[in-house]
Amino acid sequence: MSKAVVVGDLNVGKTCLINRFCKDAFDRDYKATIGVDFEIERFELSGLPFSLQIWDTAGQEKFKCIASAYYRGAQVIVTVFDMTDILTLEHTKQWLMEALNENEPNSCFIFLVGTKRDLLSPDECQRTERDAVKMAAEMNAEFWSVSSKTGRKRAAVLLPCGRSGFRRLRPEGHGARLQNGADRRRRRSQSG
Ligand SMILES: Nc1nc2c(ncn2[C@@H]2O[C@H](COP(=O)(O)OP(=O)(O)OP(=O)(O)O)[C@@H](O)[C@H]2O)c(=O)[nH]1
Repeated sequence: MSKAVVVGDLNVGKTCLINRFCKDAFDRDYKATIGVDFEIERFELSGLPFSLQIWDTAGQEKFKCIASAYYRGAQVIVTVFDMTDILTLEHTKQWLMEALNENEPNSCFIFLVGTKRDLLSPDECQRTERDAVKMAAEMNAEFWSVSSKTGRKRAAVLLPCGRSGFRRLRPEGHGARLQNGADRRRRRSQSG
């Protein structure tokens, strides 16, 4: 079983992202995550069963010390920002640093995910993606822009947890590992 932790400011759409991926569902109403929550998603990689434990952490400052206790042992760190709020992009570096502090150097595959793409005009989307690509380069992360509202489970939204990222995790044995090394990161955006 591999572990992914999803971090980022409050209200950026972490829970919705996970729900789209795991349940193919979207909830318009905001319910703050209290501390942490997790889902287990099972799928096949190269014909072999694969399980991913996805930890949804609270963005609220007051829950930070609870949530950060769950960062350890992550193979994947998903840093999330809201594409309609550029400040949340700036904060992703801090979130990443805190998650990396709890893990071995170079042991994690990193994603930067911009959510709420559906709320932006094409021009705004392009501008935000440009900023995000720069940030992803600094973070050594793979970038995706998505909408949990309009995106579809496998086709659009999921993204890190779906194709390119977790294909690099080996389904074999106990505890999958990064297959291609954490240095081969690509930056992408995907319409969702
Ligand atoms: N239009 C649109 N709204 C979204 C999208 N993703 C999330 N939202 C909305 O944004 C709000 C916050 O979403 P959550 O997923 O609960 O945010 P969170 O990051 O888990 O928040 P915390 O638990 O406080 O850390 C909710 O009202 C969602 O419906 C999206 O892709 N598009």
